[in-house]
Amino acid sequence: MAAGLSLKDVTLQFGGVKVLNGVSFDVEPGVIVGLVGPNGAGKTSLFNCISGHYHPTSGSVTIDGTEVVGSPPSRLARLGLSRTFQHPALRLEATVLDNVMLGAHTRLPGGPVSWALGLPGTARAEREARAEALAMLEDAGLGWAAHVPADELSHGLHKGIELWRALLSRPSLLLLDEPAAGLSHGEVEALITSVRRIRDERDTTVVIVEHHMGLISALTDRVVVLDHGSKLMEGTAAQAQADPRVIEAYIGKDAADDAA
Ligand SMILES: Nc1ncnc2c1ncn2[C@@H]1O[C@H](COP(=O)(O)OP(=O)(O)OP(=O)(O)O)[C@@H](O)[C@H]1O
Repeated sequence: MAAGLSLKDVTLQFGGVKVLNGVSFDVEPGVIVGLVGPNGAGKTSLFNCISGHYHPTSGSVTIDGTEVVGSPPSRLARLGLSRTFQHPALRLEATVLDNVMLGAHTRLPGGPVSWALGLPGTARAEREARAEALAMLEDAGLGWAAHVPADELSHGLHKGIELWRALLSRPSLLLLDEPAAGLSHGEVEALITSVRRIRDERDTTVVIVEHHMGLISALTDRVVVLDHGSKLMEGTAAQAQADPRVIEAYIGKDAADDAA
């Protein structure tokens, strides 16, 4: 079931530098929310605070009402959170299928070593997860790539592997960090279709960090705009694109005044 996410006054400081400054917003179950803002605004840092990779200096992050600040990523995975990274972290020498299978370890008994050894209690679960991963690849028209080493495939497929891997953990809350970066126009269109299906057919809440405004406009119910670590505004993608504060954050005050 799709999960709800709530952030209250999330602040993150490294030494004397405030990277996030009292960020609050809610994401209702089953919606797609975009997290946008200029380079260095704090989007990935905020994702890291939600996914347990960073520990906020203060503030609260709850998933379905459970406080998760201070929880390691492994506990968050068990609560239904899954994420992708800006730069796909793949085992390039391993096959596409084996890379996708790494997403199963949070929900299966054992892990890659016990699966490989066929230890009791793990072999059947591993076989079922492998069949599910293969079905996902076939559904995407990529059954042919399942047994190909990842390093023989394109950047677009590497981004796809990350997404399927995240899905194999059957998340109720999915964080996507710049999933469209470096994709062709056709690949972005396919990604938009995939994310809609993830929300609708897998009952998953989705939060997306993305600079590709076409994708953000096509996919999101709402966007949250960050600038210099603070929330600038929240609204639809169209409202954000028309908001003078957002235009100024992206192109600078002088240029915004000239454009007005
Ligand atoms: N571990 C860290 N130590 C120190 N500073 C950090 C750390 N992580 C992030 N920052 C700083 O936090 C600020 C926000 O970075 P972040 O990557 O979150 O921005 P972003 O909005 O995701 O940017 P982009 O769109 O370019 O990916 C930057 O100034 C960055 O240098």
